[in-house]
Amino acid sequence: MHEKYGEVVRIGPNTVAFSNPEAIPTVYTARTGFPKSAFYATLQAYAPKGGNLQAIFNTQDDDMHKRLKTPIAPLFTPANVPSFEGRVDEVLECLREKLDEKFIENSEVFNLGQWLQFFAFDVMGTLTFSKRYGFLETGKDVGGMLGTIVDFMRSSAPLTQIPWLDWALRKNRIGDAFQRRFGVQASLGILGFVGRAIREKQGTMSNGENKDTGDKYGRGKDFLTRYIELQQNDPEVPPWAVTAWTFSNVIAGSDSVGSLMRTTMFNLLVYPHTLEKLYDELRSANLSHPFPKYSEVRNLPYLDACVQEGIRMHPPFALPFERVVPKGGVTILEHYLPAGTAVGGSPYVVNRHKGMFGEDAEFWRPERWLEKDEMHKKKLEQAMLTFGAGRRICLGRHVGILEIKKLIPFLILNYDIRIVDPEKFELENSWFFFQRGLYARIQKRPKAAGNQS
Ligand code: HEM
Repeated sequence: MHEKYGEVVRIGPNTVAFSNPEAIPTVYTARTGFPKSAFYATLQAYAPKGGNLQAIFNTQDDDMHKRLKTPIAPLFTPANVPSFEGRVDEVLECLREKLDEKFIENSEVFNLGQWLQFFAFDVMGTLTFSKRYGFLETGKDVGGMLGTIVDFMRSSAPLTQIPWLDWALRKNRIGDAFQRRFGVQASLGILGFVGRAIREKQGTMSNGENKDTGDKYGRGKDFLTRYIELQQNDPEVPPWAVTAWTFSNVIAGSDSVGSLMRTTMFNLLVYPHTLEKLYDELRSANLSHPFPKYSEVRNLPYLDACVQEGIRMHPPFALPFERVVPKGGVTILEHYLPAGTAVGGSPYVVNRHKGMFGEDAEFWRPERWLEKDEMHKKKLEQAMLTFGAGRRICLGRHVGILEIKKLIPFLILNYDIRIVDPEKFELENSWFFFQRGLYARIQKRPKAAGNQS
């Protein structure tokens, strides 16, 4: 639509999308006053007693956002994120065991994409609850949780465009009773899971059995322990905040990370010269074996370029991130929009803006991140919308990047991976940008030289 009608396109009765990253600072401001639209209310879970469950990600209310975000923001800073590294290693160990056990000997073709998703979910389970969900152990969607999240996103996607219909169907007692009766409200399954995990943890914490002191294994405390402690130590924080925070981890922080891992692996595999270049960089960096440390890989230039390019190419959330134009209206890209208009950019579109990213913006080319100076790289980073922008930018992005920068070097250094049929890789954008069918074969590489950890 943007190719046909220009950089600002009216895509609904009251909704406008933009394609040029120049509009980002105007729409996604650092201050309050440009709130999220009703799009986000459709992503809130509903309970007949409490009404809509506001989470940091989907609340439209600036004050509520501040109340929810301020207490936990320090957990997500770049300085604090490495405290979660030990837990990621724990899950990498499990992935290694399963890959070696199942797929090496007979060169079996397997769904690497699905295993990356299992990995991302088991990492978030471990970071949040100190427990893997068991996806890697079983090689299956245990308890149907992955399917439930897919259903949640897929059923929400059309409703994000018609918020009143969401209200009529799901956000009232009658609609809710119907959904419960027929088991079609996917968010309930996730809420149920989160509720059980919280009760379990509160139980072990109150009778002194919670072993998650965070130091015995050299690992930081899990998120849930930290959330409960924060809530207990601050009377201003409502008790339901723990559920809201935990729900955000599960919904916002698992599939999204898995999706970026898949994008990066897929493109490395279909552009083998970039894979070779990355392999060379990793080999000459003398990394710890078998799990490189975050401090060793965090600033490797080509790895970083590949991760940024993955973030650019396939944003896991891919509809315009809608905001409501405040009183007085606003002008973006020379178009005046009156107050009350919903306006947003889709990261898929904005991240491919040729003026910003180059004529070959449709293609995978990590080199674009390295060809000019640091300032230019920063400018490109700020021109992407994958994590959103401004005051509502993704809180967990440093956690996600840590996971990705741990996983990719581990896979590439330890395995020779071949994609089987790139044509089988399929995409479906239902608000969440799903991928299916990354089939591969792997072999173990001869043991890489490096530091044994
Ligand atoms: C690495 C992959 C990830 C991607 C691509 C991603 C993407 C996003 C996007 C697009 C937004 C909101 C933008 C908007 O609506 O304007 C967001 C917000 C958020 N994300 Fe992430 N996310 C990722 C990982 C995570 C992780 C690992 C966590 C938690 C552990 C997390 C927690 C959150 C939270 C709490 C918010 C709400 C922030 C706010 O409104 O202030 N995300 N994320």
